[in-house]
Amino acid sequence: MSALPVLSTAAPCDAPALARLAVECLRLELDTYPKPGLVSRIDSGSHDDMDAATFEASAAALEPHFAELAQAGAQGLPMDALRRIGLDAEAAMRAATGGVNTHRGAIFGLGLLVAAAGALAAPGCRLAPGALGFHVRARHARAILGGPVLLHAPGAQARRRYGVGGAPAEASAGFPTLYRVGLPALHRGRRARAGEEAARVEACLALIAALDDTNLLHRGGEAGARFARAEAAGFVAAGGVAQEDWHARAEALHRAFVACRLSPGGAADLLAMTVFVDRLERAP
Ligand SMILES: CC(C)(COP(=O)(O)OP(=O)(O)OC[C@H]1O[C@@H](n2cnc3c(N)ncnc32)[C@H](O[C@H]2O[C@H](COP(=O)(O)OP(=O)(O)OP(=O)(O)O)[C@@H](O)[C@H]2O)[C@@H]1O)[C@@H](O)C(=O)NCCC(=O)NCCS
Ligand SMILES: Nc1ncnc2[nH]cnc12
Repeated sequence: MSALPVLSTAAPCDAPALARLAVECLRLELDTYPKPGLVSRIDSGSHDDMDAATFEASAAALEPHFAELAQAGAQGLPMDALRRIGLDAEAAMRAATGGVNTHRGAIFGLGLLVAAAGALAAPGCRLAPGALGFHVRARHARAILGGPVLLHAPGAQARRRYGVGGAPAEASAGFPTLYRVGLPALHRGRRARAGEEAARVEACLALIAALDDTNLLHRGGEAGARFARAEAAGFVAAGGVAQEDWHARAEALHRAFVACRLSPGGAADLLAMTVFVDRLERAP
């Protein structure tokens, strides 16, 4: 008699379940506090045009579009088809928020990961470490980099002005910042035994320190982005959430970012994506 395979913790694999997981990850990002300059359930950070309710409305509106992306991934559809679904999702986001850009970066990056999960996930099994990012790079890198550029979008302008790759570069390379920085920081944060929210704070700060975030560049220029990255790196280097007073230190950083109107929206998106990948892949 042949041995049955040992199944690890059940991971979702059908399109509706993957979409629910994606939305749960957006909500967990919103739940996380303190995240410097970013919107949470506690306050609106550096933003006066959106709050937690705006993000809730946006996340809920995205669920059917994530399901469509998972289905498209399962059918092996190309980037053109994913882009059309992504643009519909952006329209749904704007309708739900009265025109505010809450999740455009997450629709793009998390959307690509949801499509990859639709293609790869199998009942009851976690994926191999790195599988989702590898799939996005292998299947879509060329189309992502060759895709249309929205000339007047603040992110696109920041990418041109400061010569950084932004969201398309991160996705086409298979999410290196997520895998090399976000996931290890989430696992390190868990080892500090301060709870799951603290682990997400550790991941968020590590991502801010590492990412060329076009939102920081757009709002704060090179000096603002440099300040944000150095402050976040200082928090991590000092021990992150393993420090006894980590919460007070992270709150002080939050206030400093708000005073300069800095908002690392790209790192916030990557935090949600990190949690998504952590749920679906085995730890390395
Ligand atoms: C491919 C696009 C998504 C590229 O868009 P864009 O040309 O704008 O380029 P980027 O800035 O590089 O990326 C867009 C958003 O991605 C987030 N982001 C920023 N840096 C990075 C990074 N290094 N890596 C990954 N992701 C990154 C970020 O999104 C978050 O911030 C937004 C909120 O910011 P906020 O400051 O409040 O608001 P703004 O409206 O920008 O202005 P102000 O209020 O300050 O005045 C929010 O979206 C967060 O999610 C970047 O903004 C796109 O062009 C595209 O093609 N989309 C089509 C859909 C598609 O192809 N989908 C594929 C399948 S799903
Ligand atoms: N919580 C948040 N605050 C501000 N911008 C964001 N973009 C994605 N999540 C965000």
